[in-house]
Amino acid sequence: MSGNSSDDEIPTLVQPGNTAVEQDEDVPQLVDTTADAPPSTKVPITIVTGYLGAGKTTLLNYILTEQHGKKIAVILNEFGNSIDIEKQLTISDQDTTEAKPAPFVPLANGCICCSVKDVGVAAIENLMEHQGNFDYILLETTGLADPGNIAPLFWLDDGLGSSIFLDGIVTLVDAKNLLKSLDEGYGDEAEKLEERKRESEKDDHGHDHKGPLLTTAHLQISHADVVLVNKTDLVSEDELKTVVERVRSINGLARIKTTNKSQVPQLEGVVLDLHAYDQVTDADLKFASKGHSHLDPTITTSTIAFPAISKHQLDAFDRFLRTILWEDELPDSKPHERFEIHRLKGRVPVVNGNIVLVQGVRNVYDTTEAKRENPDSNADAEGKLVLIGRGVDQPAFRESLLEVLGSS
Ligand SMILES: Nc1nc2c(ncn2[C@@H]2O[C@H](COP(=O)(O)OP(=O)(O)OP(=O)(O)O)[C@@H](O)[C@H]2O)c(=O)[nH]1
Ligand SMILES: [Zn+2]
Repeated sequence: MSGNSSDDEIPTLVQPGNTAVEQDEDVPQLVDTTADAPPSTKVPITIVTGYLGAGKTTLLNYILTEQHGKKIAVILNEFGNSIDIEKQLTISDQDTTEAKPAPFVPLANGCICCSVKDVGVAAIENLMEHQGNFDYILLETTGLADPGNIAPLFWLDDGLGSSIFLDGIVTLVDAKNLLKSLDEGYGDEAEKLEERKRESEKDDHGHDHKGPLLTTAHLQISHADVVLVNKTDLVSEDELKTVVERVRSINGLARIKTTNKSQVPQLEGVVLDLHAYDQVTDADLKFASKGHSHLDPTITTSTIAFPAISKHQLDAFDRFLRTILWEDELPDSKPHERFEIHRLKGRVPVVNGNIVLVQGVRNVYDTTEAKRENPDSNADAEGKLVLIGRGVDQPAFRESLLEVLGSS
């Protein structure tokens, strides 16, 4: 599915908990009628997120009017956050008939547009089934949506015979308001977050976990594969630079573009066809590892570099991933500050073997193996894990990983 990758990807582990099944790339593939449809028939979905008025709809309109030769289905999610879902529930108490999506609106260039209340894969597949073939799906979430909750829906079902695969998350931010949103939250979010924090502290074990504010703006940036810093016309060059640096300090993996009226001259590879969940390129990680800043007090990107691992360390490496992602702990209870991982990418060469590619969103992760171009050059082969989240910049991560690998 990755057209521009030189790596020959051999899937080994589809989901956490599954046993790894390695495919032999030399054996011609048997056609298994129960297996997934070939990747080429899967429709990519791009999630477009960003706060109210950041320019999401402007971007979708721009994409729809550009000459991309694609038949695009645009889906607007009306109720993507818990506050709205609560409202929705109280309404449906009186009206028990199932909420139906608004009909598709056909657009001049063969594209279609519709709005949904439920962003589940089944709901969207159902919609698509009734609307014929589309090459691409763009899903605009509500301004308060947390992409970390939406992404795994599409990403995981990809491996389960779904006709949709998650291509990437594009987050729009308003250059004029972003810094305020990060420091104070959207609207009255700061107040709500503080209140929630006070409540959760009550039932804690006497620890004080009062940290800097984690806003929706942080969540939308930390999960992004691309950040469009929009409304550049409303800020000075210096202000824009500050905003871009702040975004970069939060998410060292994302590609950042500045836009006016959400105009992205080159859509391919910037907004569309990112393959952000089925590739981990060396370039991605190299970029994230180029030093990092602490411009944002809440979320940072951190890179753990370590030597290539041996085949018998693979299980230990997986245990490390499981522990940090599923338990929010470091293996062997190494002392550490509390952390929370939003996004993870890794490339880990195996001595005399393949290269393990790791992708993670919150507590969901996936490892695949790709062939190494030069498996004999073990001397300078380095493993890299890039983490985005809260408290990920602790030396304890690397120490713990080396300890786990060493004891295997
Ligand atoms: N000055 C300026 N205005 C912009 C720019 N991009 C979009 N706008 C305007 O900002 C307003 C909001 O844009 P939308 O595209 O509707 O934003 P949205 O993110 O879809 O908003 P919601 O759907 O309400 O969450 C519109 O009036 C746009 O015309 C820009 O680059 N500069
Ligand atoms: Zn909109």
